[in-house]
This record gives sequence, C-alpha cells and structure tokens, in this order.
Amino acid sequence: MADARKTNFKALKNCKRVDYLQLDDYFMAVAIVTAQRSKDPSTQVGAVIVNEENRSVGVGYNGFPQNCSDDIFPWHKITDVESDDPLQDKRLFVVHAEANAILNSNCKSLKNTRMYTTLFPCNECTKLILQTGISQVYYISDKYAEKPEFQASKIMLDAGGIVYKKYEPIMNEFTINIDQTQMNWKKNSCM
Ligand SMILES: Nc1ccn([C@H]2C[C@H](O)[C@@H](COP(=O)(O)O)O2)c(=O)n1
Ligand SMILES: [Zn+2]
Repeated sequence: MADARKTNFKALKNCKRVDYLQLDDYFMAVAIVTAQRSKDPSTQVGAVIVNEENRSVGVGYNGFPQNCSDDIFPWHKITDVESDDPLQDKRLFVVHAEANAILNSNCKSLKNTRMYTTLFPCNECTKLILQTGISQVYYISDKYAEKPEFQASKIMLDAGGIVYKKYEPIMNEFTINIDQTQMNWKKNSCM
C-alpha cells in the first residue's frame, strides 16, 4: 500500500511554486510589516526574534509603554519643536522595537536566537540582546551609524561575538495586495 502511494507521487508532476518568499526574506518582511504598527511619525521600526527551529518567538515595534497613551505622550523630539521643556521628548518614553520584541517573547530563553530588525539596534537594546543570548542580528538600515549610541552597540556586539549583518534580501520587492487577499478571504469564508 505504501509503495503504491509512493509510485503515484512519483508519477505526478511536482508543481511546487518557485517564487515563494524565502525564509529570511519572510522574517524581515514580518519586521517591515510590524513597523507599520508604530505611531512614530518620523521613524517606524519593527523587530522579529526567530529561534533555531525557525519559529518566530517575539515581535515588536517602537511605541509607548502600556497605559501611556499614544494620543497624550509626545511624538516629537524637543529639538524638532524648539521647546525648552525636556519632558516634551519622545525619547524619554518610547520603548524601542527590539526591546518590545524581547519583552513580548513567548519562550523562556532567547539563547541562540536571531533578530531581524528594520533599524540597527541602539546601545540600550544591544544590552538586552547580549543579556538574553540573541546571537545574530540582521538589520536593513543603519541610518544612525554616526551616533555614539549606535557606535557603542557595535563595540558591545563585537565584544559579545554577536554576528550582525546588513540584510541582503533575496527578493527585493514583494507586494501585499489587500484586495486580492480579501477576495481569497471571501472565497474561503463559510459565511
Ligand atoms: N534601533 C532603533 C532605533 C530607534 N528606535 C525608535 C525610537 C524612536 O521611536 C524612533 C527614532 O526616532 P527618530 O530619532 O528617527 O525621530 O525609532 C527603535 O525602535 N529602534
Ligand atoms: Zn533601542
């Protein structure tokens, strides 16, 4: 019986899709989509943590902590609004995407996991990366490379032997077509 099934499979033409999203592109795409949840008007960041079995175990984006309303806390930096009130600065309040991904993780240990983030991690998030045992970091943008916080990150990542690489996508572009997806949802819906 088992043999007959095998023979049937062999006889069938393998019509597997070839242009499917590769695993690393998929995880970075999840980070990119996650960033779109951020309310920060200037920089939206998304991060995903993936374990050795290629399961995502934590996602996060930059935002204010729980109970700190998006509508009340400031979304600007004091330099942008020329205010002399230091408390009018988002940087005092925002939880970074990488920190949120770590805090949101659904497993006991993050040892030997990898992080996909749309922006290179700052020094504070890098401390968490080292302390939790994340061993690889893939990023898209390093736009703040000149800032000491980000240079400090590299010093710590190097000291910790953590692999960090600018992500080179296999597929440079892919489209999320909501209309098409909705059509499928309708088609598959039992309602
Ligand atoms: N690796 C990073 C770096 C920054 N963020 C957050 C912090 C802010 O919400 C925003 C940066 O704002 P900007 O200085 O560009 O006005 O991005 C992060 O989550 N992860
Ligand atoms: Zn950070």
